Amino acid sequence: MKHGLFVFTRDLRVQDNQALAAIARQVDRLDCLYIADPADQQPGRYTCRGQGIHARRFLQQSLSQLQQTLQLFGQHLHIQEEESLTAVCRFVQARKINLVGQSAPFGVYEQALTARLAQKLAAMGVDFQTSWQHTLFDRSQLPFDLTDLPKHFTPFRQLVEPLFSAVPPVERVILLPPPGAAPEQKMTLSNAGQPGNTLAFQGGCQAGAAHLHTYFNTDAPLTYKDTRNALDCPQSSTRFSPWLAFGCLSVRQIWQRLRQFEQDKGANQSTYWIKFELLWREYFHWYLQRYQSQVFRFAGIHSQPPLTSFHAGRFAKWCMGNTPYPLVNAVMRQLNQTGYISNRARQIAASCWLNELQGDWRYGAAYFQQQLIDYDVAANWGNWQYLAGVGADPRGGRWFDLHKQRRLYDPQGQFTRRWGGEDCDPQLDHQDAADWPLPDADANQPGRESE
Ligand SMILES: Cc1cc2nc3c(=O)[nH]c(=O)nc-3n(C[C@H](O)[C@H](O)[C@H](O)COP(=O)(O)OP(=O)(O)OC[C@H]3O[C@@H](n4cnc5c(N)ncnc54)[C@H](O)[C@@H]3O)c2cc1C
Repeated sequence: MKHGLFVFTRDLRVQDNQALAAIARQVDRLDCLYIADPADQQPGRYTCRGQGIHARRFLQQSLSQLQQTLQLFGQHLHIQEEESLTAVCRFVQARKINLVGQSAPFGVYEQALTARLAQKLAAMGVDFQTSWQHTLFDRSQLPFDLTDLPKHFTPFRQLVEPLFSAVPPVERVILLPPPGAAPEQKMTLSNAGQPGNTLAFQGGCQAGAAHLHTYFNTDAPLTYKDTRNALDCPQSSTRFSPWLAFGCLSVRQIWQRLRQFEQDKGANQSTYWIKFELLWREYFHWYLQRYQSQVFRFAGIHSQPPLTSFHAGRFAKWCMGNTPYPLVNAVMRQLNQTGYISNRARQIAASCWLNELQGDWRYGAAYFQQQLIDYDVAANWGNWQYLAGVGADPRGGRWFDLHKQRRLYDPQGQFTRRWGGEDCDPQLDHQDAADWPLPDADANQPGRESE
């Protein structure tokens, strides 16, 4: 009797979960586990907390929908809040597991952790298998070696576009082996806030599938290219990113549904542009695999770091949405309140931090990492590098003229008003007596004698 364990990570779905299907095919009994490692809640090098509240709630909802979905297959989801390696090894030992499987991770830290897990399991005599499934294409399909990944997006796109019809089909899971013992108790995550919350997105594979269905049952995909830059309109872009980030939806499920839409309603520039944007995601995922920890370096993939620095006061103002730039304030307040901002809003806020506020791009990226509901290590750090001029941008960085952006995307000021962006400090930097003592004022302090 072969007893398997599948460890869910950023693949919180059953359908089109090839890593799950691969393990399920090989075992007689299967346990399913999710580990919420407290390390994810710890502050990072540039942040004062780990995963933000929006992403945490989305995760909690995703786990509860995964639990429900697994039950339909006669399965359970065990959830443990513990250091990952210890949790897996204890589970394996306690239940006499022979084979452990999980998705191959795409994050650098997660890859190092998985390598350590592989070593530990090997020492315990337990088989361990991973399957890569975060991208449209498999690595073997790429028409170049990863070390030759084009340095810019356009040549990458031109090389992979001929492969559009070769995107592997979605894997349908119909059966899962029976489970081992049921979880001792139903677990909910700590620090996930109240269940009835004001999230703009509902986490989970069922909610993701419903959104996929709803989006492609409207005509919104036919106008995507014209509407995608809107700052605050739910139908203006696909809004798949939170479900993609947690793996509640696979990118191939979206691709397949989009192709179906094109067959039914016709392809146009807008439906092509959704593919174009999914290729940006694809590019940054392979970019992370190619450049690994360089994606977090100040100089990025280049040799010269930018001429920016860290200004504590400016950073605090930017994070809180209290800069002299009302549009940026509105964006940052929307980010803080909802965890989601549009692509255009991300570019505007990032450009302000980099150019007007002259900030170190890594702090901006880390703040987005903390706040975004759809945080994806490859897309976030890749885009920040791009804008900061230390990544894949052939033009060496981007500056978005804030007046022009406001004229183009918020001409009536509705978005800015909605998020309270006008309510701000008109002055960027302040000096007070602590920084710049005033001799006269000091002289008048009681208890001080003049020389
Ligand atoms: C500074 C900055 C940080 C970002 N951080 C993230 C992040 O952490 N997670 C994330 O998913 N996206 C990130 N993006 C990319 C993009 O802004 C979001 O994917 C998009 O706004 C999500 O909304 P949507 O699903 O409606 O996108 P749509 O416009 O509908 O696009 C469809 C899908 O294509 C992909 N996509 C679109 N634009 C990009 C892009 N520029 N780079 C990579 N993939 C893209 C996403 O998977 C998205 O869901 C970032 C962009 C910038 C400029």
